[in-house]
Amino acid sequence: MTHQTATPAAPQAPAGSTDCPMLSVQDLTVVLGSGARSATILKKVSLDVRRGRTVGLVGESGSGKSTLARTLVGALPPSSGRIVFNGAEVGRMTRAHTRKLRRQVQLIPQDPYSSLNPRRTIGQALAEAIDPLRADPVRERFRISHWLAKVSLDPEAAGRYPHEFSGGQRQRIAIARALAVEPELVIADEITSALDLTTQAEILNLLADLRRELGLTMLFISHNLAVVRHVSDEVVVLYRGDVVESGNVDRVYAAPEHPYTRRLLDSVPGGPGFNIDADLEPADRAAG
Ligand SMILES: Nc1ncnc2c1ncn2[C@@H]1O[C@H](COP(=O)(O)OP(=O)(O)OP(=O)(O)O)[C@@H](O)[C@H]1O
Repeated sequence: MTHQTATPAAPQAPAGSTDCPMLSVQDLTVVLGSGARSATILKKVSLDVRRGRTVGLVGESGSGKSTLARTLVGALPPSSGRIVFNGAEVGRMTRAHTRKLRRQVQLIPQDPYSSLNPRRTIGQALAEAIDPLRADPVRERFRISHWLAKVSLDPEAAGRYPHEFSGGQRQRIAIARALAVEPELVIADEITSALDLTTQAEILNLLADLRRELGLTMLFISHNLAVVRHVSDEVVVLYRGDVVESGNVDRVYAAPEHPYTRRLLDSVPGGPGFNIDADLEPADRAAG
């Protein structure tokens, strides 16, 4: 008797999704400043982020990474081009749709300290992320504990204030706060660049675990190609506002096509072969 081998069913696409990317940036140009002092910061930038994937955006300081992040969350207006989220063009949505979008796309900033209100407890910050109207930490205590546990923080952290935490812990709180909104897309902007190497590796490993566990869709921004490689499926290389190379992260890392990408690789601390996780000494890890 022959047995038919069962083929695992393909994961169901969420309602409303098609093969189109969750985020599609098309020929996006951003000009900042006015008159003689205006400058074109992004020049016809195009990139796609598909559901469940992480795209790393890499480029040196001043290449326009934060400008792109700020434009994507609606903090800066595009000068031309389109930003399409789940098939709908940002800027052409109804007010209600735009409000919904503000929650669907969450930005984790480089410096969580500046974005956490020093007079609010972590529990209050998370309660506000979960339900901005009520912002009630008592009502939301189970969900607050849940998200703190997801980033390996004790539930009692909810009653404490931002200044009571280290830089790495604050970054964990910022990640928990972004995830507590249950966004569709997370934009992480240089979230490890202010941290020491050991703490960087811890945060990157945490993000890699959360990506797997929650199936996150993410735009991960960094000037460091080794860091980008650790958490990304694809990479987009930005040079002075231009996309000069993009593709599978391992391909770009192993065989960069553009001289600028090669230069970025050469500037990776520890050299082009450096792997932030594997190359950390066990003693360094224990120190964290
Ligand atoms: N409001 C503004 N008006 C004019 N130019 C600006 C403005 N904001 C940023 N810029 C310029 O835009 C360029 C890109 O800045 P952006 O912060 O996006 O780069 P970045 O790649 O994120 O670098 P970094 O990591 O240092 O922040 C820089 O040359 C910056 O001076």
